[in-house]
Amino acid sequence: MTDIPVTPPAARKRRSNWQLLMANRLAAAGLFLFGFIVVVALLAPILPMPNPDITDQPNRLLPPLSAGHLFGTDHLGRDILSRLIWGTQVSLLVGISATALAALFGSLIGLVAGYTRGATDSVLMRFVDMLMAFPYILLAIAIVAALGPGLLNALYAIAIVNIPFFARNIRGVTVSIRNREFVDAARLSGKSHAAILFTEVLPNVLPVIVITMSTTVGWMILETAGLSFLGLGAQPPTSDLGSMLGQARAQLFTAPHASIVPGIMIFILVMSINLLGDGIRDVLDPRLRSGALDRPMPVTRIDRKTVPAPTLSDAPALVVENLSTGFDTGDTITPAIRDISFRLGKGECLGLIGESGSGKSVTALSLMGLVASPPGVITDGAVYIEGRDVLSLREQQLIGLRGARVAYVFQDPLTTLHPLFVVGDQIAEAILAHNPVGRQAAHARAVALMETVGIRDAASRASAYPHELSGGQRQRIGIAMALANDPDIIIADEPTTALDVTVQARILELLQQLRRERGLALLLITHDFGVVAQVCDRVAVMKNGEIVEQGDTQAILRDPQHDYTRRLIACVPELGEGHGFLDRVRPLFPEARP
Ligand SMILES: Nc1ncnc2c1ncn2[C@@H]1O[C@H](COP(=O)(O)OP(=O)(O)OP(=O)(O)O)[C@@H](O)[C@H]1O
Repeated sequence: MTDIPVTPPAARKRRSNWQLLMANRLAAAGLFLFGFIVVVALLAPILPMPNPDITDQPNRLLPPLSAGHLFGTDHLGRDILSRLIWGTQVSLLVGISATALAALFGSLIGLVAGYTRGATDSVLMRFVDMLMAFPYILLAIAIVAALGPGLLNALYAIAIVNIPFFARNIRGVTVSIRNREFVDAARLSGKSHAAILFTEVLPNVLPVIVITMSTTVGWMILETAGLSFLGLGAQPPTSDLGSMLGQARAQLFTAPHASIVPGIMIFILVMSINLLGDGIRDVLDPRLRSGALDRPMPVTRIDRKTVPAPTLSDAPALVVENLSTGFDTGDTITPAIRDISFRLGKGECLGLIGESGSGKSVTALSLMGLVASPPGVITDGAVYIEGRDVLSLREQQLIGLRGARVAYVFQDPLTTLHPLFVVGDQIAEAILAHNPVGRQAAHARAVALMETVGIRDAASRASAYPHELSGGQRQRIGIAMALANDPDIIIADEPTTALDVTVQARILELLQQLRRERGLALLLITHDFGVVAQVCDRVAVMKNGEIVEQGDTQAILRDPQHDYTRRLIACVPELGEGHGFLDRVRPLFPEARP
């Protein structure tokens, strides 16, 4: 077995937000550039530069690199470098202030509308919709025209046209948070609405506000420059980057440097802010950070040090040897399962049992390369189906085996069934994925399968949506889909956990019956030894990602070798044996108080 750098979760190095931001090269470059621009702009009063407003007609339109004028002079002979630095200061000040104003008022509107809903929500959001109905630059021009040209009015105009952007984003997040349990708990504890809004909801919304600010500030600097370019923003003698560009427009062909210099500055400034903003968004959004929003690869990344030789063709239905899967955390691969080996014969049922987090699902998903990558990686081992190592197959071959030779039944069919399609069509689709038999034939087979799994009045229930069926019926649909292409192996991952005991018993009986009738090999994942005792010929006990004991179910029930197995068995309560159960369990948990 290959060594994987094992990092226990508790000891795993958690990188700070700053380290994560610096690890993103583009964001780091953006931060460096933006920081440099801000520092230079702030130092403008003490830098040894000519006064940006002093005109010098004899030296007008000097080219760059002229004596005393690194970037040349403009049409009034003013030093472009000096005006650039002072203008950048003004642009930054106006852009950042406008962003802060838009964030403050937009977030307040979004928070109040999303939290109160009802009439207040409607009034506020219709006002926001009205603002959004105008082309934003026309609205900004109209606002400045009404208030009068000037930098402060341009700032207000830019802030107002950007309020809807914040209001809509924040309202959406607030609506999704207002009904969460911790908000209900705060309500029950007697907190006022204002207190709930600012102490419970706002902290959860804050990252979204910061992300929205960081991604819009560059845009607002551009908008301010746009208004100044049109002569509606900075008024002489004050100038910002937009007004510099506007004043140099007349000499675009005779002295292009006068426009190019502020143009490049606007580009660098906005680019650096956008790069930094994207970096901040990535750091603050944990889903982006973990890669959870990335589209997973069709097959789990396989990075095995050794590729196993094929075994004999008369091998059992499924043989798993030394299978190890981990999750790529950036610095290292954290193992989730290690050295998993078991065999499953035709018509046999193997129970895979263990507590939550012991690695049962990762094992089941690894068999067909279904662990999401990133971050999942199969680091070692082999999965043989009738002697062939499926992890050595080409991607398309492995995908072809899914559903056809090996089918899955998952724990909660409500999350795996598509809510907008009727169940008959979903089973038919599973059939058509591997058998081009035509829609009608597929539908007829779907109804037959529904009958096989014991759904009464299957023909009419085929046109029901998943939410119109009971939990037990939905699980039967899940089993019917698994049977759609006559697989040899069914992997059932806690198929009865979401069901009550009577329905659980019926589903288990159905799986047993299908196993007997069709000679299916069944890998049953559960955390309940009672289920294993009822259904499985053999059992493998998992703990902390490893199989600690496996063998014949009866033998293990009679004489469990591992202490953990004994605890799992002791956890199965027997009807009417409450006292006996407690007496059996108590010695196994000496740390627990009686
Ligand atoms: N996408 C993931 N990223 C990182 N770690 C993961 C991911 N999915 C699972 N794990 C880790 O792998 C380990 C095994 O998880 P697994 O889902 O296989 O447990 P399980 O035994 O099936 O639990 P349960 O009975 O609750 O479903 C856990 O420590 C879990 O945190």
